[in-house]
This record gives sequence, C-alpha cells and structure tokens, in this order.
Amino acid sequence: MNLRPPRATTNPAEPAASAEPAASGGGSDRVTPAIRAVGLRKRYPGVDAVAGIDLTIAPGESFGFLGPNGAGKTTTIAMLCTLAVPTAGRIEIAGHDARTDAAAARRRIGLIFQESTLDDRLTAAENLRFHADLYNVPAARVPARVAETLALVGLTGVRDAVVRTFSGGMRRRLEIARALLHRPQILFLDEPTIGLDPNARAQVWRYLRHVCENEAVTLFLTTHHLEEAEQCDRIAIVDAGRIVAQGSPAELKSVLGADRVDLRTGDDDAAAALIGERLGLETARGRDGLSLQVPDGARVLPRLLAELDVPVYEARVTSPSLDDVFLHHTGHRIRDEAPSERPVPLDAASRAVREPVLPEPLRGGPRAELRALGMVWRREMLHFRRDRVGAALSLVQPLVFLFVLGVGLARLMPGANGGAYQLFLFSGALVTAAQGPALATGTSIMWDRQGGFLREMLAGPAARGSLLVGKCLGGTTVAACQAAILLTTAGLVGMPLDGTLIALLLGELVLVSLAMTVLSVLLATLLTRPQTFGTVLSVIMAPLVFLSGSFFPLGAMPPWMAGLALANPLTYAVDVMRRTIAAFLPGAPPPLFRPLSLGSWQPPVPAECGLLAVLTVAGLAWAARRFSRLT
Ligand SMILES: Nc1ncnc2c1ncn2[C@@H]1O[C@H](COP(=O)(O)OP(=O)(O)OP(=O)(O)O)[C@@H](O)[C@H]1O
Repeated sequence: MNLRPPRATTNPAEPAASAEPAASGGGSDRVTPAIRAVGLRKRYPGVDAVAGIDLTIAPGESFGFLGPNGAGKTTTIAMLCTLAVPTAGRIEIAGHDARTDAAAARRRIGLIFQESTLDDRLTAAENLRFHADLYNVPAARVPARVAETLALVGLTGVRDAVVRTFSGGMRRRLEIARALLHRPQILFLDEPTIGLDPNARAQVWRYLRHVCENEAVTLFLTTHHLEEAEQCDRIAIVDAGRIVAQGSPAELKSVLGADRVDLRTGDDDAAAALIGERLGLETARGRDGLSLQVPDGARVLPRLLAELDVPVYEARVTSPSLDDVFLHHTGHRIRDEAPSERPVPLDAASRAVREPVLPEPLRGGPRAELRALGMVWRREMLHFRRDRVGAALSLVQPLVFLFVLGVGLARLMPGANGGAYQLFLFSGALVTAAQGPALATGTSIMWDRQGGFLREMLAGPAARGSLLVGKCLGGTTVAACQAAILLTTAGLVGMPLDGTLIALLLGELVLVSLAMTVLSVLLATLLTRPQTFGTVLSVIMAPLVFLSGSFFPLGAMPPWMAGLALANPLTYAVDVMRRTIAAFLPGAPPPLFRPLSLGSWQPPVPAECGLLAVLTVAGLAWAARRFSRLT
C-alpha cells in the first residue's frame, strides 16, 4: 500500500526559485522538483561513501532510499539537507541551490535524524517551541502549531512531560511533530524506525501515513526495512554509494517478471514429471519440495492443482519481493523482519484535519537571527533554573576558598590580618564562582553534540554565528549570576557595600565570565569527545587559577612564576577586580593589594579590560570559524 499518489504541486505562497523540467516519476507537468541531485559524490578518506547519484523527486512524492548498512544513505541525506558538503555534484531543494542558498533550502525541509536530537531535559512542548524559534515560525501561530502537531502524533497528553521520561517510540513521534512544525515542503527521515520495536514502528508509520494524507509534504526516507520501502511511491535501491535501480515498487518487481510457486506433495518426482508433461513447465527440487517460476501465480495455481494426480499438502505463491529485486541487482540480500501492524488511535484533533495543509514560507533576516539567538540563550537559562543542585554545588568551591582556605592561610600571612586576606581572596573567589558555569557552557556543547540536539540546531536555517553567540551569552549570564550570588557574601569579608563598587564589579564579572565562556566554547569546537574535553579543561584550568594571583600576590612569587602569571589572562581579570575593590577601601589599601606591574609600568584598569576584550573577541572569532565547520 503506497502512502499516496504523487502530487505535482508547488508552494502557491512563494514561487520556487527556478522553473525546471518535469520531475521524473511525478507526472508530465512542468514543476520544480522537490529534490534534484546531479552527479552527487562524497568521498571520505579511503571510501567513496556516495559514488555518483542522480535524483529527481517530484513535489508530494514519497521516495524511499533502500540499502544495507554502509550503502551511503545517511551521507546522501546529510548532503541533501545541506549538512554535509558534497565532494562533487549539485543539489537543489525546491529549486534552491543547497550550496549557495542553504538557508532558503533549510527553511523548506524538516529533518528526522537516525539518532534522537531532542533535548531530553526539556518538555515536549518546549522542544517544539524552541524549534519554532529556530525556524522563525510566526509567533502568533506557534501555540496552535504546537497543539496541532502534538495531536497529530498522539502526544497531547504528555505535552508538559520532560522528554527524558519518553519511550523510544514517543521520542520518534515527537521528532515527527517537531519536523512538521514549521510546515516544511520536504520531510527527510533517516531510518525513522531504527531501534524501535515492531509495535512502535507500526505506530510511527501510522502517523507518517496520516501526515502524507493531510499535509502537502514530500517524503524522502532512508531505510533498510523492505516493508517500509514498499509503502513509498518510488524507491531507489542503493548499494556501495550508487543507485542500482529506481522506480515504483511494482515497476522494480516487474523486472523479475515471475511469481514463484512452492509445492509440497506426496510424491515430488511424479508431480515434477506431470507438471513437465501437462503444462510444459520446469520445476526445481528444494529441501521443502518443488518450486517453479510462472508469470502469474494466482492464475496458474488452480490449473496446476487440477492437473496433478498426486496429493498436494501445501501450495504457496510468492510474488517477487524487494529483497529479490535487491538480490537481482546487487547479488546479495537485505535482511529484514516485518512489524506487526497494531492500530493506534490518533488524537481527535488530528482526525479532524482533512484538507492537505500547504507549506508556508518562513522568513530569514536579522529578526529571525535574533530570535534564534534568543532561543539558544533561553535554553541555557532553562537548564540553569532546572539544575539548582548543580548551581548550588558550583558555589561550594569559591566558598571553601574564602572561608576555609582564607581563614587558614590568613594566619600564615605576615602583616595581614584575617579580614584583609579574605578580602584579598575575594576577587579570585568571584572569578572562581563564574568559572564553573562558564566552563560548563563548553561541556554542554559537547553533550549537545553527543545527545544530538546540536544537530537539530545546526540543521536549522539560523546562521551558526547566531547560535554560537546565543550559547556564549547564555553561559555568560549564568556565570555572572553565580558570581553575583557570591557577591552577597561581600559584607562577610569586609568589602565596603557601596552601590557603585558593586555595579563596577558586576560589569567586570560579565566581561570575565564572557572571556571564560568563550574559552570553553572554543575548546568544545576544537575537541570531539566530552571525556577529552574534561581532561583538557582540568589540565588548563589548574595552572590558570593558581597562576592568576588569586591566592597570593605576584610579588610573593619567584620571578619565573610571576613571569608565567603575567602571561595568564586570568591574572588581569583578578587584578582588575582587586583594584576596583581597593579603590573603595577607606585609607591606603593593604600591601597585599598592590596592583600588578609590567616592569615599572602599571597597566591602567581600562587597558587590562581591553586586553581581556581583545582576547575574547579573538577567541570568539576562532570558535565561530570552527563552529561553522561542524557537521
Ligand atoms: N564521517 C565519515 N568519515 C569517514 N567515513 C564515513 C563517514 N561517514 C560515513 N562514512 C563511511 O561512508 C560509508 C557510507 O556510510 P553511511 O552512513 O552513509 O551509510 P548508510 O547507508 O547510511 O549506513 P547505515 O544504514 O548503517 O546508517 C560507510 O562506509 C561509512 O563507514
């Protein structure tokens, strides 16, 4: 059963970029193909993952890309979705060049990856709302679209449940809802039912069929499940990076031409002889009986049974399967098992949808970029608000510095009474309080990458720079908030509670938090494994903190150590805040507060802030460069 007949439609709201000849398989009208790929190739070191693929898929078609593991399906879909750059070839998505007009192409596609790309710390509705922001779905329509798409996949009842509590099937359905939220013209699904049990697979297919009947969407799906490919209007069989056959399931099977009849009889020798004499057909002997090839098994079988004078215990007619087609073209089989089709009720709201819903144009531009940036920032805030334990724990370290290390070391400091040393430590403790959440921003990029959500963001139409800046601003806000919380202990360490001083320190903390956030984000774009990231971070951060003048003044360090401290940007951050505090102390600041100097020159506070700002901008530019290349 096919999903539905192909439709030749274009988006009436927005004419496609170029007029194209008729799409093969999609009728004879002149319509812009939904997907067009010419000479597509992707070479990885040592392997031609895609070795020259041509595709033309008409609007409204459901197209299956069928092949075994490693055939090149995921690589093809990644290129079609503009996530991977082809080694050669050209791709057009609804008439938009995927290379030169990637954002326009992305606005027209919905994507469901092989692995889940949901944020499992957010609720179902929050995942959808973030997606709406990413794709700049008109704000007024978002509540209705969220409700509609959740109803479509039967998840209305769990809209406010955190995704972590969802089963694999529910996650997949939520991903279908999310991919449809911005009304894409083309829905790409990479192995949509992988890892699901037969019942969950049947559910997903039920919703996909429903989508095809009610939304004007072109489906492109990769699969190695034969019965899933069977439901598509057209199929391309891929093997070793090439399309070996293409057509409707019926067309592909008709190439084999014959049905197979299997017989289990009381006397196979006599039956074989009779079939040869009376029907002129050749039989083959197998372990379980006789088999023969006939053009139309259903018509031949009654005559065959009537002619045989031997008992027939079992007779079976098998039409060629796609597996036979696959075997015919590639010389090997695709293994598969069929799912049990158990009906699953659709939500009432989705049953009410009858008319196909046409895709709507989504707009890009600076406002859309700001919205995407805001979405990333808000997500960081949500995570921060929900992770109260983590937030509280990251304050433990600076509090220990202040009230354990501070009290203990003060007794060893000649000429420093306890209060002066604790106040001396305070600027370092503030930096340490900001440091935890700032560095966690890089860690969250690593986990977003591992958990898949990063792909959801990267596949969207928003510029990567907007996403990166949103992430950095989110991390900075959280880090500065944490340091601001520590600032409430200022009175306990003898800091004057002056409004201007506090405002200045908050401003400096924002700069320092941004600098450290950018450092961690840069590291996250340079490294691929979270474990390596954690190790590198701890190796870098220990010397940075201990050589920053946070715990003892540079004047007390041996020259080689003081030289290293001067090369450490964190030293300037601590010095800036310490000098700011010293400026508000009544009388001359204690000797511990002597500012750092480069030879005989004492850099002014604006110069130290300027240095931090320049390093931050340079780090951000480098991180943006790296981030733009992530796939
Ligand atoms: N990033 C990569 N670097 C190197 N080789 C890769 C990379 N991605 C894919 N390949 C190789 O390209 C070939 C095609 O891989 P691809 O993932 O596209 O196949 P597939 O048909 O989607 O397989 P599966 O069904 O297992 O997902 C494989 O040999 C794979 O090892």
